[in-house]
Amino acid sequence: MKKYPSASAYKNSRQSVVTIGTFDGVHIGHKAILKRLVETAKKENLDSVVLTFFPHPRMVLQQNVDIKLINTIEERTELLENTGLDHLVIHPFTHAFSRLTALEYVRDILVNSLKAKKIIIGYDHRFGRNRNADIEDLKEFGKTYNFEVEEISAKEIDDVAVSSTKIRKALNEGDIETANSYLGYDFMISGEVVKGKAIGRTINYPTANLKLKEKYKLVPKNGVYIVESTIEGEKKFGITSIGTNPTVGGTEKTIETHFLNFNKDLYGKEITIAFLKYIRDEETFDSVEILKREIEKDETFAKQFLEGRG
Ligand SMILES: Cc1cc2nc3c(=O)[nH]c(=O)nc-3n(C[C@H](O)[C@H](O)[C@H](O)COP(=O)(O)O)c2cc1C
Ligand SMILES: Nc1ncnc2c1ncn2[C@@H]1O[C@H](COP(=O)(O)OP(=O)(O)O)[C@@H](O)[C@H]1O
Repeated sequence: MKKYPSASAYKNSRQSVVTIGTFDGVHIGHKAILKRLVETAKKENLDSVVLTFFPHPRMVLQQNVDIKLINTIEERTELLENTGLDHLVIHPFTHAFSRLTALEYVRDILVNSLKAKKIIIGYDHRFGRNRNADIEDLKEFGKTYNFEVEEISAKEIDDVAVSSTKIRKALNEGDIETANSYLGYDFMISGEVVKGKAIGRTINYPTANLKLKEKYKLVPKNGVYIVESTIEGEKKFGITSIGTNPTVGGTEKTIETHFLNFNKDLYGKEITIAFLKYIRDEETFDSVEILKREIEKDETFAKQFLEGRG
């Protein structure tokens, strides 16, 4: 897959089949469309192109709303690459871009830059300044500019019944199982292991504290989770606490993981944790002793869950 930082950076003499979207999560619904894109390209001897945008339109147009995304742009790129497409165009979504008229967008971006011969798009897709053009307008433009529009019907979309919004909601409620079933993979978070207050080791539960690279990355609801990670090539399981650690008088939100059957220094390492299951809410315990006993219970619960999974 080739990657381009804007539509104007795309250089290719071959004609293409294009699909357009923000694709946050690259969930099972997105994957069905991307599969169709890749298959159509093969069948019709075209190059497959995904046009996606970054930052997310809502990060630019509604700056007062603190939108969180399921994937960082790095994760989105990797997930899209795994679908086997030929070209990924990550176009900067700016105010100027949002002001392009439907005609300018279709002519300059889709036709002249991306050489679209075919566009595969959802029935409810809207585009151009104030999103005032729809799929019927796109079909009309197709007559002028000689491209075909393949519509993904409401039924096809409803049958999958998945959306990035539903996944964000599930994660905000700690409903990992629902989120993962919609995503088709385990929701994950990556970051560097940084120093905390060094209290963990004093209760025999050292925790690797993750520092997120991107502040727009969605973090699931505060609470305790079972996670999986790969550390130095080895699969490890852990129990992760997300929250402010009120029991030890914390105020800052942290994401910390105690890995089971593990005892090595992780400071400065980049790790990824994939969420498997929610255990419980974060609580304020009366003492660190009680907290320790509760973490022991979390550990027992996690081990039983993982054994049950085989
Ligand atoms: C599995 C697990 C569950 C936890 N649950 C809670 C909790 O319910 N309430 C709380 O205040 N802290 C909780 N903690 C966080 C501890 O307070 C924290 O790990 C400890 O303060 C160590 O912090 P440090 O990494 O800065 O040394 C939990 C930690 C783990 C590993
Ligand atoms: N089983 C383990 N799980 C997580 N971290 C571990 C484990 N064993 C050792 N460590 C190391 O201990 C560090 C955490 O110790 P901790 O006392 O909680 O200090 P801190 O407050 O700096 O996180 C981790 O960053 C890692 O380097």
